[in-house]
Amino acid sequence: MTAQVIDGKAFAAGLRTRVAAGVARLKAEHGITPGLAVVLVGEDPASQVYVRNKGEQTRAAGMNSFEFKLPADASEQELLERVAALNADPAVNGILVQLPLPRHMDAAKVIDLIDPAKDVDGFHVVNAGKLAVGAEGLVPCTPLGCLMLVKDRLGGNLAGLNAVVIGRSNIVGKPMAHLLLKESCTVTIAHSKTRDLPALARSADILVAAVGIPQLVKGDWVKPGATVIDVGINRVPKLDGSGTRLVGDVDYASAAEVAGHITPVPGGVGPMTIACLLANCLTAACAQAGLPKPAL
Ligand SMILES: NC(=O)C1=CN([C@@H]2O[C@H](COP(=O)(O)OP(=O)(O)OC[C@H]3O[C@@H](n4cnc5c(N)ncnc54)[C@H](OP(=O)(O)O)[C@@H]3O)[C@@H](O)[C@H]2O)C=CC1
Ligand SMILES: Nc1nc(=O)c2c([nH]1)NC[C@@H]1CN(c3ccc(C(=O)N[C@@H](CCC(=O)O)C(=O)O)cc3)C=[N+]21
Ligand SMILES: [Mg+2]
Repeated sequence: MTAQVIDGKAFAAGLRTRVAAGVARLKAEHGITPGLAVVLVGEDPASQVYVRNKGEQTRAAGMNSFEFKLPADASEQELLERVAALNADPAVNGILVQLPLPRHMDAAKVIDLIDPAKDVDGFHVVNAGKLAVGAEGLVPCTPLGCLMLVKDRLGGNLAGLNAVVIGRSNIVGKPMAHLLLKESCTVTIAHSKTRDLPALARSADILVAAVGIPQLVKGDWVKPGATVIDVGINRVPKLDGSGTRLVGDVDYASAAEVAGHITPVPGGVGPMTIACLLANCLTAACAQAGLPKPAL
């Protein structure tokens, strides 16, 4: 068996088109242009690429993009003041503080200060809590994008399927598990202390890998026909020693021989994260204006 590839890049392009149409309607009918502010602390080159891609795609969707760069040695207080200013700015509907932050800053403290209504990453405890109790809130972009891909592929109804999420971070694993639980999957969350992870993974109809270990998940961890979602973004040296390439947390070649559907890296979950960020920014702008949630 050879898995069908889930083309996240194409799905994301479609989603961005729908977001752009929603933005155009919000402008025409209410005179509102959504604004997304991205704050980057330090000079991490990979982060700079994300910030540039986000800025370009934000403008392409018809939204305003505001970028703020603070030096790596900026004080936590400077960052908190920047966030407070963005909270107070009515032209800013969404705020993203790029993670990870330098070690001398407390990410939880910074996220806690972001107005939950502008928290387009969905990382604030208010939004995490809303997701946990099933209330409407802003949902973290990466898991939201993963769920869209799975539902598109499996026809919408996931009830009763076994889902295994490898990774329990607050930004991917935990919210992913909550979203799958809301779809009535039987959800298991695995992590570094999980015993016999290959056997557990083999029980999954939906297997989500969000670990940060290159090619951890092998083909013989995959149930035949399963849907495999690879969240991992790992930069590894090329085999011939010339530069680096991106690989996921799944060993794509062996997993694709067993899975029914699989996301590639790059071109899978990553582009969906940015498209969902834009969707969340439109959703946030509508909510802040007292308008209903846009259908996307
Ligand atoms: N495509 C995208 O848009 C995004 C991609 N990513 C990528 O996704 C991956 C995960 O990111 P993130 O959630 O932030 O990572 P974290 O490092 O925060 O979490 C990793 C999780 O994996 C678990 N883990 C570590 N080693 C093992 C192991 N050997 N077996 C099972 N579980 C293990 C950890 O367990 P424990 O809790 O016990 O330590 C932890 O829960 C990374 O590759 C990251 O780059 C992240 C965000 C967005
Ligand atoms: N506050 C915050 N929110 C985030 O959402 C956040 C963050 N911090 N810190 C870093 C991680 C990582 N992340 C990615 C987003 C898009 C791609 C992406 O577009 N990847 C493409 C191309 C990658 C490439 O070629 O470089 C792909 O996988 O096809 C990857 C990774 C968001 N993150
Ligand atoms: Mg990584």
